[in-house]
Amino acid sequence: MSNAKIAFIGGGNMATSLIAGLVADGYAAQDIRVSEPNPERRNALQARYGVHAFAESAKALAGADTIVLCVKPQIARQVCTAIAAEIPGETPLVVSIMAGVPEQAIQDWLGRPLPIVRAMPNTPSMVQTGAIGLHASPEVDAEGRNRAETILRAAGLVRWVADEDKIDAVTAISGSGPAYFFLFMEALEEAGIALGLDAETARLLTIQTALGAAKMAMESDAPPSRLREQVTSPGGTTERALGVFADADLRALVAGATAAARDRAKALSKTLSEDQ
Ligand SMILES: NC(=O)C1=CN([C@@H]2O[C@H](COP(=O)(O)OP(=O)(O)OC[C@H]3O[C@@H](n4cnc5c(N)ncnc54)[C@H](OP(=O)(O)O)[C@@H]3O)[C@@H](O)[C@H]2O)C=CC1
Ligand SMILES: O=C(O)[C@@H]1CCC=N1
Repeated sequence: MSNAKIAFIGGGNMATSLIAGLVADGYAAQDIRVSEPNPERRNALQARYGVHAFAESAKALAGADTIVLCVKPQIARQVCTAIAAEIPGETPLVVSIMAGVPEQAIQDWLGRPLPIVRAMPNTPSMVQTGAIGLHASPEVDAEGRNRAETILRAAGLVRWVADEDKIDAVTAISGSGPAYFFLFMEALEEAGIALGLDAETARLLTIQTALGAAKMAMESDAPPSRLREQVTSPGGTTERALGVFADADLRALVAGATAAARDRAKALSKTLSEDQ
């Protein structure tokens, strides 16, 4: 595996997920450094994964050829301007997982047009089953794309988008997407209890059904519509339930909800790049 020296700026939930995946994939822990102000998180990262964690960003950045920005978007400008002078080499690759922070803003704050890969992961990255959208700024070469892919693939499935604004669509579908499925699971579980199942049975049947449906959709050549039809006997129970969803125009609801998420992502990007 590549021996790129990676510096993570921010060692919170998402960074920990990426580091866990990289180390599990055999990436050398000594090639991973983390800058993280919280001493408990630093100790946990060192003890659990064998990576080096520092309070000072300069120590994490020393010798790094790949920098992964994993702090909250609200402090993106402050952190980028603070580390700008500490970034080593001429053109290290910068990977940003910060939601809604445009590539141009990161380049401006870092003070030079560094190659930037913008990533939109989701929380299942914490169990290495993430869905991650990536976009590369024009400065990123093929080797940089490979390097970014190696890091993000450790957290799950990776898809590139050609235009940066499509990251807002990725945010609406897979970034926020786990919350949609969790909401549906909550509703199904509650419905199971209302129909007389005990809470634990309703919970386990719901989760296993979600997992089974996702596994079938992933492993089958048939589209979800065909898999849905296989469950739906003419005149049977599923048909009745799907009829209720159709009457409520579930598809229009999903289209409206995801458009609202996409619009919010766009607005947040504007705010984050202009107002800080
Ligand atoms: N959660 C999600 O679904 C998704 C999140 N993201 C993005 O991932 C990024 C990280 O999110 P997440 O891991 O959940 O957040 P966390 O709050 O868990 O992690 C951020 C970490 O950065 C630390 N930190 C604060 N200031 C600095 C600094 N100056 N230098 C280095 N580290 C610092 C924080 O420490 P302290 O807490 O002490 O301040 C914290 O440990 C965000 O930008 C978010 O937009 C992207 C896609 C999906
Ligand atoms: O809700 C949010 O704004 C972030 C972006 C994607 C997931 N969580």
